[in-house]
Amino acid sequence: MSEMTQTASSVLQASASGVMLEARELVKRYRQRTAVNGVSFQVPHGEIFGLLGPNGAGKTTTLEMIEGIRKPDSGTAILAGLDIRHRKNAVQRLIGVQLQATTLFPELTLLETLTFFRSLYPTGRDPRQLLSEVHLEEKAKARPQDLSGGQRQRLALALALVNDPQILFLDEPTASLDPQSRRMLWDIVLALKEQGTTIMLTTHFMDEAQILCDRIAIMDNGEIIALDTAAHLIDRLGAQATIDCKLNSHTVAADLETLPAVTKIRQSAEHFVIFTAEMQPTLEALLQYANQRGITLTELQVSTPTLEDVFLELTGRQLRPE
Ligand SMILES: Nc1ncnc2c1ncn2[C@@H]1O[C@H](COP(=O)(O)OP(=O)(O)OP(=O)(O)O)[C@@H](O)[C@H]1O
Repeated sequence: MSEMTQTASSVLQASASGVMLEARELVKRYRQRTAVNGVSFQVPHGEIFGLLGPNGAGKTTTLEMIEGIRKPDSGTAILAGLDIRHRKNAVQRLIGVQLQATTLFPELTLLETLTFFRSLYPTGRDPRQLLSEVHLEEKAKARPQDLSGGQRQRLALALALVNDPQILFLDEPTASLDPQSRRMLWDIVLALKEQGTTIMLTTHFMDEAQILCDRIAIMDNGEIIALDTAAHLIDRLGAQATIDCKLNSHTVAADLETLPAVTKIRQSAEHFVIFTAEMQPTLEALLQYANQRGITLTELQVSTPTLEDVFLELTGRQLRPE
């Protein structure tokens, strides 16, 4: 069997078995520091899988070991059934990598740039079609250095797609982008998922992880400390919502504890944070309680827990220090 045929059959088997990517006990040390400490997970075909964690957690190092850019001290990664240690070239034809800072040829237009990178692979996507998918068709004749930050990120994404990859890797895809550019990039990523691409990304934005990822591995100090869907990770907190309120008269925390579905009360002066397993009955009872006693709620804020709360609960620290 030729190498091409072997690779194709391995991809077919991986798709059929459902697992497109597997990290097995990956370890990477830099001098005394263990940057990645025994990371394992599996990503099924067609999933968007996210590594979420603070700066220095080991996300990029993990990603680069899986991509074959960095050699693990121990452990390995299997992509579409191929072990990166033995089949690095075959793996690299199957994957697309969006780099954080892509240095390009300043004299080539966008279309020429994509056409050049496309020519490095035996098969791949049509450069014009790619430009249109990343909403850069009007910039076909522009040069990379004339693009905005968001447009550059989208060009980097198009470049990662030239070889029509089975698995796409995005490292902090929306770092330093404005909200509109971030949303545009999210839509493109979700469209790629619709087309069946398996995607692995790193981020330290919890909203990004929550919106894009089917499952999220939370990383801290080189280890995965939780792995699940965003909804399940949040469910584990046991609280569905918090009601943050300020009351204009003396209220006893013990009274608020008797409201339905309340799990915990935190108090500072006249401010109360009520943790509840079911927001609506608690809120209704709180308003009734205030009404009956002639108490005015001078401030009221209801929020549902986020991945930030999950990280805080797991580590005692904020995901993104203020
Ligand atoms: N080439 C290197 N030499 C020495 N230490 C390194 C090297 N690359 C990364 N590290 C260290 O390994 C740890 C993990 O870094 P890594 O870049 O993987 O984290 P990260 O979660 O991707 O963070 P960020 O969000 O800042 O990119 C950090 O402490 C970092 O300083």
